[in-house]
Amino acid sequence: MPKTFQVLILNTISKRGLARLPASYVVGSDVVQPDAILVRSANLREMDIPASVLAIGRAGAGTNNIPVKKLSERGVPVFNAPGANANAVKELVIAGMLMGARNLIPAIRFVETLTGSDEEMHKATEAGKKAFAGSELPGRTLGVIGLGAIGSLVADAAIKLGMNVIGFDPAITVEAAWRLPARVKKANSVEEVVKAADFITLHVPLLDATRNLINAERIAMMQPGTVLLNFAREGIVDNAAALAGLQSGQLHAYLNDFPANALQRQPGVVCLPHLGASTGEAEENCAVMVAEQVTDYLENGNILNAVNFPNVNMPRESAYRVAIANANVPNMLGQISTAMANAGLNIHNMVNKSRGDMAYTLVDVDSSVPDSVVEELCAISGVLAVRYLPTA
Ligand SMILES: NC(=O)C1=CN([C@@H]2O[C@H](COP(=O)(O)OP(=O)(O)OC[C@H]3O[C@@H](n4cnc5c(N)ncnc54)[C@H](O)[C@@H]3O)[C@@H](O)[C@H]2O)C=CC1
Ligand SMILES: O=C(O)CCC(=O)C(=O)O
Repeated sequence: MPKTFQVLILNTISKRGLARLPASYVVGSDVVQPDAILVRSANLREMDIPASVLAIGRAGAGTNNIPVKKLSERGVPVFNAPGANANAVKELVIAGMLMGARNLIPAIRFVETLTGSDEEMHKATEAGKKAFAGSELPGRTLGVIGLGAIGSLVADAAIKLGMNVIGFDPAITVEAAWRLPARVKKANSVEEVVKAADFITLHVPLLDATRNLINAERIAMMQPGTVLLNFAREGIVDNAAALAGLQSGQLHAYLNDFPANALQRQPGVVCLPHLGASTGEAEENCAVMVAEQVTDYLENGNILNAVNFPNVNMPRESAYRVAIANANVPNMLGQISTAMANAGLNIHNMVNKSRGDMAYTLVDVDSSVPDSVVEELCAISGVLAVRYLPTA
């Protein structure tokens, strides 16, 4: 009989992604005892996450809306969709650079004020347009802070538009480094980037270390007339400092995805309604990716793209599988295999991986696992969660 898991859906998750969940699952926004939650930007930090929850799927990149540390303590993986919306954000950043360089938003606002006959409007257009004359991108320098999935695509697109690019990322992954064009100049600090660039774009997660990454001190180091783009997260730019920078002329424009009271109707500010990932393609990519990852976890215990667990995949060769999340401390494997051996269980296959403080073990055995063994495993000090996943 196919298994039934219950999946709580928060936010609008693409139908194509939801269709990847097996038909036997109960899926909806009113599920009360969910085995998994699929979410986009809803704030799970303010929610009592039910004890029934085994996995969270974030249909997107950032997980700052999810209490990852607390969930790790419960042995619950938080999956995301790395790179699945990167192209959508990249395109919006390019649009943002063009909006900033060509003064498109103030120009549109100006046109909206025009009244009178067509002839009067034409006259006012020709008289007024000089206020919105802009500059072109080739030969200008783009500074990219954070060269992950999005930052590396933005850097590549900017090079193709004829720009110079300088980037900073102290923890760039090997895959992202491979994606970077050789022409991207590697900076050794945020300061080196902000001093060199005409346009600065941010593609880092919101962390304690990145809060107010762009502050008054760094804005003062910028070239006068810099265009600042924040399509990463609210909080990475100090809004008050950005407004002061616009007033002093250090900043020419501040384009971002995060409306706030202080930014409303401020000259030089363009706020979009968190649109970075809002394309049909990105929504579908993200939803498909997390739905597949969460399903494989619920059914087989395999882990791909959890932000708090190692990737672990073991093809199923036995019908009897136990999945154990545990603290990454000595002698866990010894205790796990002893509990199984004492119950006469023969281990067919086993994989154990760790990431930081978290370790995860999949054990396939040759015969059915009694409840007493699962209870014994749960009682081992340092074990956070145990799941028995038989297919028979
Ligand atoms: N506006 C929107 O709708 C969207 C916003 N985002 C935001 O963009 C962020 C980045 O997304 P991805 O590129 O997909 O993530 P990613 O994980 O692929 O890349 C982030 C990069 O930032 C780097 N980084 C971390 N701290 C840094 C620091 N202090 N200085 C410089 N680099 C640092 C990391 O090493 C990593 O390479 C997400 O965390 C999310 O907050 C992502 C998607 C859509
Ligand atoms: O789901 C969304 O629209 C938000 C996307 C986002 O901010 C992210 O993926 O980090």
